[in-house]
Amino acid sequence: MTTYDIALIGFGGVNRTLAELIATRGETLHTDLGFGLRVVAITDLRLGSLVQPEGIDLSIALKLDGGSETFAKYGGSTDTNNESVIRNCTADIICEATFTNPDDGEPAVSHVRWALESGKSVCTTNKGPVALRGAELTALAEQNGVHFEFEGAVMSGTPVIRLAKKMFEGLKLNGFEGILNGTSNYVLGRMEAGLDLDAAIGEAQDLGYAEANPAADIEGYDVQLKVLILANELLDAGIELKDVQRQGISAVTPENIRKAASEGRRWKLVGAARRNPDGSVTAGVSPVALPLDHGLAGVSGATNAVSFDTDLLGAVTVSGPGAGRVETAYALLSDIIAMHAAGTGVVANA
Ligand SMILES: NC(=O)C1=CN([C@@H]2O[C@H](COP(=O)(O)OP(=O)(O)OC[C@H]3O[C@@H](n4cnc5c(N)ncnc54)[C@H](O)[C@@H]3O)[C@@H](O)[C@H]2O)C=CC1
Ligand SMILES: N[C@@H](CC=O)C(=O)O
Repeated sequence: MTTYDIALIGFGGVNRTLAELIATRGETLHTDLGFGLRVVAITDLRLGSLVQPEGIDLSIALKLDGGSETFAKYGGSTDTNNESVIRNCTADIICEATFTNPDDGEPAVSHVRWALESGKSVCTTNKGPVALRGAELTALAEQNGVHFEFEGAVMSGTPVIRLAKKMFEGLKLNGFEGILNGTSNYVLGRMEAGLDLDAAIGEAQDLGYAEANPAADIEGYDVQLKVLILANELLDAGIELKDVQRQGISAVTPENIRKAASEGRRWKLVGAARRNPDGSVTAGVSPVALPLDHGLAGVSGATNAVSFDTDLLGAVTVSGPGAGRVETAYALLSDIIAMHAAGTGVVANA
């Protein structure tokens, strides 16, 4: 039986849910996918680190919820020891799901780099490393003969990046526009239903949609990173964060929302990029009061959608969950499935 040993860096909503999936569906995964998964290391700011090459008992790890107990009680450490754990543990694959840092991507960029340098494949849902250091880290993975996969960085588990790369071959992409943040879309919907901004954000936090600092969602930083990822990965734009104009939804008032509704419009936070006639790419994120018959106006809750403008097919739209613990844990699983299918670069235990 092929078993991939994995390390979970960050043990919050997403990686904890991946551990739950492994704990509850391990056998099915093996039957359905042809490989098993075994967690051999976990690190988290609140819990410290635990490394057990023979496999961690996930029922114990999942009981730790950030209270006073740490991994030290189970033979681990109160420190994360991230560099040492990532470089030296026996994992084949590092699942990076720590906080997204929209400024410089750290420390997640270093986590990914340490893993790739030490010959381990990486899957991540963290937007920082992908948006801000994507090209460099992809090259490092290639140099080391391992994988760097990041489907969950855009639209959580909904396939977008791999789907477009694999299925749009032969098409020319002129641009895209989409709703790329579950939290802000959920919040706008709840404000339309009469909630105030803070109460709506609180609900999005409880549902596991929001970033650790929800200002990243509300002020458009999260969509800025996602637009940058899609523009560089799919349009080959070669742009940087400063090239993506950013405006969030914090200035959209209940009065704006009521007025838009009375005019047959609905506020949405729209991220977009477009190729110009000279080949350059213009990209940005801003709130827009869309007419109700616009394709994105009916996208509600934490659902996201992105519409690609192609030369031969016209608009091709992908829609699905844009946030959520289970949905995003699935993204990591889909990355591991892609690595397994590609074959090279992940050396599993027999
Ligand atoms: N929750 C969602 O719907 C989605 C989340 N993401 C991204 O996935 C990542 C994880 O998201 P969640 O699990 O929801 O976040 P979370 O806030 O629930 O968990 C993050 C965990 O990482 C830990 N952590 C932070 N810095 C660390 C460090 N240096 N070393 C070790 N542990 C560290 C924290 O203690 C926390 O437990 C974030 O980057 C987020 O932007 C991406 C798509 C969707
Ligand atoms: N906070 C993000 C999570 C996914 O990237 C969102 O709400 O979309």
